[in-house]
Amino acid sequence: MPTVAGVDSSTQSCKVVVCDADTGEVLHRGRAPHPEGTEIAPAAWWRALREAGDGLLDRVDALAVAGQQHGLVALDAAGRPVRDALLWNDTRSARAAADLVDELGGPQQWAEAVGTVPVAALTVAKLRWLAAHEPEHADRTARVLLPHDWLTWQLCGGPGRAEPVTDRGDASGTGYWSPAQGRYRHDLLARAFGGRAPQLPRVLDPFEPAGRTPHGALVAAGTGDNMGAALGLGIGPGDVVVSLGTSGTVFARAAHPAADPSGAVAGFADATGRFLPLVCTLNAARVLTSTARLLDVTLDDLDRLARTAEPGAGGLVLLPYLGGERTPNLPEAAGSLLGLRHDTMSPAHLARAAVEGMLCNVADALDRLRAQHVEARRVLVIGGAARAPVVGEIAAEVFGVPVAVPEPEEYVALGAARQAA
Ligand SMILES: Nc1ncnc2c1ncn2[C@@H]1O[C@H](COP(=O)(O)OP(=O)(O)O)[C@@H](O)[C@H]1O
Ligand SMILES: O=C(CO)[C@@H](O)[C@H](O)COP(=O)(O)O
Repeated sequence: MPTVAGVDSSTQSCKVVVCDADTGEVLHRGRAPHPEGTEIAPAAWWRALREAGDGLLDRVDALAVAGQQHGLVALDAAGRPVRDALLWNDTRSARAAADLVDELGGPQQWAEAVGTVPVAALTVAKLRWLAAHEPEHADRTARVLLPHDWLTWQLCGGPGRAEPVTDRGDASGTGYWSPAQGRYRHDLLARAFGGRAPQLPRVLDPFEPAGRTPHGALVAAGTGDNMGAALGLGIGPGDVVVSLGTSGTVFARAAHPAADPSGAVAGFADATGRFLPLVCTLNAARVLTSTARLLDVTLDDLDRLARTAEPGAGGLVLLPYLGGERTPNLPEAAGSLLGLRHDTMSPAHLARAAVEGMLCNVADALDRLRAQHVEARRVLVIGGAARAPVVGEIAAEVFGVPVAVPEPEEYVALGAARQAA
């Protein structure tokens, strides 16, 4: 029986599924945590991948990695990280992003050039930050990869054994690869990085393999985690996905590249040769975990509490910008709790306000996607926070379109496994 593995190396953890390649049946699931924080040594992702793989990755016939998007993995000439990777949710590059937008003549220019207006999350902004704040690290940077590119390279044997590659889905989140033209914009990279010209991974065609592991397993191109989820769910026209992990993302499949000068919609490519317009917020599942921590309850208790308060939480509103925010672009923002009264100052009202706040933020993102002519006939809610039943219930109230919560599953990892198959 041929077997394939799919890896989701996302912000908080690494998840692995091993499947029967013919039937899709899941034969093994593994998970290992990533360290906390917004800068991480890439070696920690590798350790988590091996742990989650539980020795099985050497025995499958093929595998692929879908990873958190945008993270900057800057490598020296020998292929070693010059510093810890800066993750998508690290907002120190906010000023750098704003400067890049101004320097090119405004958001419209970026939307036309690469489909996405830089914000702190984008790799191009992180490169600018590195050049400005750690020039010695920038000078040593000979190669730039994304998290999934780096893991794919390690699987193929790493420096000296394999050529680093990426795919169009993840490349489209860098800010220096154009989904519309299917090519790198080396000029934008050099502009951001003080004239430096690090090597970039070759962008594979959809379904073009990256190489083989030292054990002989075929390694597929892999992709970004949101592109992986789209593959895993097998979405079609009219489907919009809301993924509630560390990020809250709202995306759909599209035949044409998006170019939103408002900056809300990122005009990404997908892993199949099409496109994946996407809106990303910085505050999703962790709004619930932080609220549960404040209330000193479990996530199951939080779910129960939220159900006992009335819709609207009696006027209690949690504006959930707990990690700053990406959409709207308010990297320095903090959260606010509004509308406290004697009767709403209760654990149940706060629990409900947290779920509603998280979902209303995502509902705004859905509106931004629709404003770019994306049709939403139904919304599929996935990701860690979708495991809370109350989330699906309230989502149906706030999104204003039919909502489906698919069976809780690691759809990103399944998408990677499907690509490998
Ligand atoms: N039953 C649940 N209710 C609410 N949140 C949950 C539940 N189960 C998991 N989560 C949260 O989901 C998050 C992990 O989701 P995941 O999609 O794996 O995130 P990421 O892709 O960013 O690593 C964690 O913050 C976790 O606490
Ligand atoms: O930055 C983005 C999308 O543009 C995020 O969606 C990351 O790709 C991380 O995803 P999660 O780990 O939160 O699922």
